[in-house]
Amino acid sequence: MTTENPRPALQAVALAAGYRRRRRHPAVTVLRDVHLAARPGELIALIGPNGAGKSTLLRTLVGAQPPLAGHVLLDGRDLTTLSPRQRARRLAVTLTEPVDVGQMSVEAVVALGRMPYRSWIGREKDRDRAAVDRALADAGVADLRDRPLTDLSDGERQRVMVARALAQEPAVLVLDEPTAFLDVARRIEFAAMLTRLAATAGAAVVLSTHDLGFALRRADQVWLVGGDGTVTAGAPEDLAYGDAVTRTFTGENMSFDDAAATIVVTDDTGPGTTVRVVADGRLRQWAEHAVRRAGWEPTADPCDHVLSIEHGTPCRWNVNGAQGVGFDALVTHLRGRTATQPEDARTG
Ligand SMILES: Nc1ncnc2c1ncn2[C@@H]1O[C@H](COP(=O)(O)OP(=O)(O)OP(=O)(O)O)[C@@H](O)[C@H]1O
Repeated sequence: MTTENPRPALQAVALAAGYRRRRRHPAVTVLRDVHLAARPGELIALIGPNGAGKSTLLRTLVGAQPPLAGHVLLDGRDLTTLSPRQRARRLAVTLTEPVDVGQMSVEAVVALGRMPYRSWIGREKDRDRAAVDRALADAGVADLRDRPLTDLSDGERQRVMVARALAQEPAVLVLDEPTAFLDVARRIEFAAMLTRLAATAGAAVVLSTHDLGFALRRADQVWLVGGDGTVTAGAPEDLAYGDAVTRTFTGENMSFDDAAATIVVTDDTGPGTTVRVVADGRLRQWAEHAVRRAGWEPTADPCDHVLSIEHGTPCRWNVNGAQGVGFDALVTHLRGRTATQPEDARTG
């Protein structure tokens, strides 16, 4: 993120977003009085529960649907006053709607991103070719360049659509759930690529995601759509440390785990039995995971129940004298024990 406070590349001013109905039916307002600013170099994650209005907001910010009230400003100019070509030179978008490109190759689809820069005869220049090559490489789809888009997996197609947006070399890049179909490794690569893009090209990148951990760890700003028509903007730490994230995402049997920066399911049977876990490093971490899954509470302090566990695949464990092999057996064993019967556990 840039240290000075440059003019926002994209801005929402007193924006209301929603859907106009036919005559005599009132409009459906999904979001109201929204004030947001995306500055050059910022990576912004838009998060919120299903149906809260993330797509509605993104569609309104990119001009795919008109605001019900207020304004969207691109480089300080009202979006509605810009021609499609002017917009496309500054703003690139991938929405979730499928794009029908027939049998076009990946390279040809990505090259569509250069259209806003082409002359009326549409001749490709060296700069266009270089931008397409860079976009293919950055989105990790260079090896797919000759394949027809229709033959690709969902995750591959998603990356190609991102490559098309990158080829536009936009000042503002807006992506609706760009990681929805990506596996873990691709998500990490993708996050690194977007961070690089924001930092080196100075683009403002706005993306919606259901990956709370990604949003809180990677974004410079989080825009939190609350499900009550509001959007709260702030640093990830402000929203997580305050109660905004907890209020929006947690409910019965769910809580926000500060250390893991994610929502966790909590046991609804009350505080579990405590067991002292004797193990090191990763083994300890996964032993604690199994203990929690069984509805118990791991501790490092002395207590009635002691789980000692030895390295190995599968691992060997001992709970108060009861022995077994593997985490599956451990969880089954712990689920059959109770806090009030340590003797019983000993004979287990
Ligand atoms: N074309 C439409 N006409 C009327 N209401 C709509 C329309 N499209 C969406 N909505 C409503 O607007 C609200 C917000 O939907 P939106 O798709 O923006 O949510 P979202 O946060 O993107 O959800 P998800 O996480 O499930 O993708 C929902 O109540 C939805 O039913």
